[in-house]
Amino acid sequence: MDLNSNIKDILLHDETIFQDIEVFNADYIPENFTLRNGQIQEMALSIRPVLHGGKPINNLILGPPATGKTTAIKKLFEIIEFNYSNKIVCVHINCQLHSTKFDIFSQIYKKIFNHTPPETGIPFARLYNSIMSELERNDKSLIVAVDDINHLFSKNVISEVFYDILRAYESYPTVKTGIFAVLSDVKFQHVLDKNVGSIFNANEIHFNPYNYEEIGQILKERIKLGFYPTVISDDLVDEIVDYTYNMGDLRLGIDLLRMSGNNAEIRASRQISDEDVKRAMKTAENKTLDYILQGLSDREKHMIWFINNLGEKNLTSGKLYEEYNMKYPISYSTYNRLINKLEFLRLLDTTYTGSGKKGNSRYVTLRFNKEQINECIEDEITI
Ligand SMILES: Nc1ncnc2c1ncn2[C@@H]1O[C@H](COP(=O)(O)OP(=O)(O)OP(=O)(O)O)[C@@H](O)[C@H]1O
Repeated sequence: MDLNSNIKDILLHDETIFQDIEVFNADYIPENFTLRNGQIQEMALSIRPVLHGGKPINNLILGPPATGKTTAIKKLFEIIEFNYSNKIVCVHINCQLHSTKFDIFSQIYKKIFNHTPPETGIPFARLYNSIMSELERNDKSLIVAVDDINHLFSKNVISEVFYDILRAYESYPTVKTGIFAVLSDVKFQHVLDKNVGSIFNANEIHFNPYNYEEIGQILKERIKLGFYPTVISDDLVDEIVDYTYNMGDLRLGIDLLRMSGNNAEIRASRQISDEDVKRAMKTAENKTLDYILQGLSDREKHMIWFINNLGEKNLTSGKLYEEYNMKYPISYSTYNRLINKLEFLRLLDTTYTGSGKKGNSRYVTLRFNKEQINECIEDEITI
């Protein structure tokens, strides 16, 4: 077959194993979200006072990545906007995308006026006044979900943003405002307290990690909606559920399903094979590793690089410290914090050896293999 007809064949091929490929997209909002009904109800309770002339209660929403925090907020906001758009304006801000004060208030402006503010020259005070005066004129309250607030910690953007939202009533007495702050890394909670302290009195809502059964339930629901029946065997589903649970990341499991399906389609097969899943896992692992490494400091990356190149079996934490400290001096407490963080990020595991002082000696093992790490950290990092 010549290339021309081969390409036409590929483009026109309409056989697919996906019944609805969109259910595997990052922005898909699942219909069935009962596992988080409790948290959604708790959030709704904090908005209730607004409907009775009171002030909303602020929330601090805590939970590891991919535990449904963003989806829960979007679902609640959808319901509120459908029923009470004459009383409440809800805005969801993704701080990874919008991390300056002007940008965040531009998003609020856009939600209220249905268009972005003029890009150039408009001073912040004017933008702010337009927003608050409009809310005042229409007797509406404002709820802002500030998602992934850790992106606002540098340069202390967060305290200015929180202050401007929560103290609006000082200049616009009838305007009631509330914040839902979302944080996926609890160890940053003290940074939040330090920066916004007394301005932000919040009720905490926790999104605990899903257990094995819950991960299975969610992934099976996606499979039912996303693939045609019999596309994937029960054994492979179990394998994906195990993997997702062990990696502790539901988003990864959903990605795996989509990538395995794509791999099967590339082979023009109507069924996903073991090999399709294995390949998807390898791609996903590299993507995950790359993503986690990008967020690390040079010292943290350096430690991963060092352990990888040490290549020692049965490496104990004490021996690692000795070797590292000899070449790159570091205090023991800094070293310990470093190892704990890398373990928290699931880059390495530590297991007790049963020996050492008080039986506290630990083995340190990387969770990714040597080649994967070498692919992501090609050169030695200078610290
Ligand atoms: N209970 C659930 N039922 C169905 N799908 C879920 C559930 N919880 C999470 N998901 C899915 O997992 C993915 C991640 O969810 P979401 O973005 O809401 O998590 P998050 O806690 O906000 O994550 P992050 O902290 O990384 O921003 C989405 O695809 C979402 O549809």
